[in-house]
Amino acid sequence: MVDEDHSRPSKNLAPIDGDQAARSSKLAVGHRRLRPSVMIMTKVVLNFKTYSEATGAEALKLSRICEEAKDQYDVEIAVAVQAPDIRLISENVSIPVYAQHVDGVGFGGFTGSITAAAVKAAGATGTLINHSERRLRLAEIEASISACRAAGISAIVCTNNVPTTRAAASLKPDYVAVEPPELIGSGIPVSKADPGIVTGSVEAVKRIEPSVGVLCGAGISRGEDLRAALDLGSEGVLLASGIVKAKDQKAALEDLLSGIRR
Ligand SMILES: O=C(CO)COP(=O)(O)O
Repeated sequence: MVDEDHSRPSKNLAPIDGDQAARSSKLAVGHRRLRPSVMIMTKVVLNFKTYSEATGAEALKLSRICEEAKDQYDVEIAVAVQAPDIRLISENVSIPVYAQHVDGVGFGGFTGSITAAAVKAAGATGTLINHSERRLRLAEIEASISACRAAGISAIVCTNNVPTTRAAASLKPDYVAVEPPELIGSGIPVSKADPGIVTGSVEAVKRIEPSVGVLCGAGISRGEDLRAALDLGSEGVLLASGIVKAKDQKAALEDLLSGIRR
């Protein structure tokens, strides 16, 4: 949860991974981020949470489905998996593997913590931070982002409304992902039920820190939900149950990806 701590992000720590390279090329075209003036590859981040259908061997199976599906579309699909599954998945698929959380601590006496360095060593190229199901205070978010920069992995900071998006953007993560908590797991897509939170977040980020990408999520599952999210100015979506818990995960993913402009 964002509190009133106005901590500043650390400077001079540059993330250097595939995501960052893609983002640099966006910057090279003059910080113009609005579709369709700039071709930005759609980003789909599938959060495996702790669903049984996406844990251990099942997580690998679903990651392989994502890997196969992405080749047919102009899309980057990343999977955000439980920390103990990062190595298994990153060693067996070529798509980006993200952690679901990292703590803003380094090496030392921090028993039970998840460090950016450790998830990177296990093969992760990025992480979610401050998911609604794993909220942090502002100072903790800043520390986590700094740890990601130091380790060279991407940071997607989740937010729950426009003011929180604004606060998160000022910390300059790679992305913010706005997700109204009441729509998470509801099957009611944010892009249709609450379009204002998406456009408001895009506007806020553009004004504060245009280099930060904007994703949205909650209730997204169909191609039309993804298309609506892109039409609202989002660069992609963060989603979970619509794919993870689908009877046929491959068919559900193909339906989702059908929303991408070709
Ligand atoms: O929390 C989410 C992704 O991080 C959204 O979850 P659902 O896609 O299940 O609504």
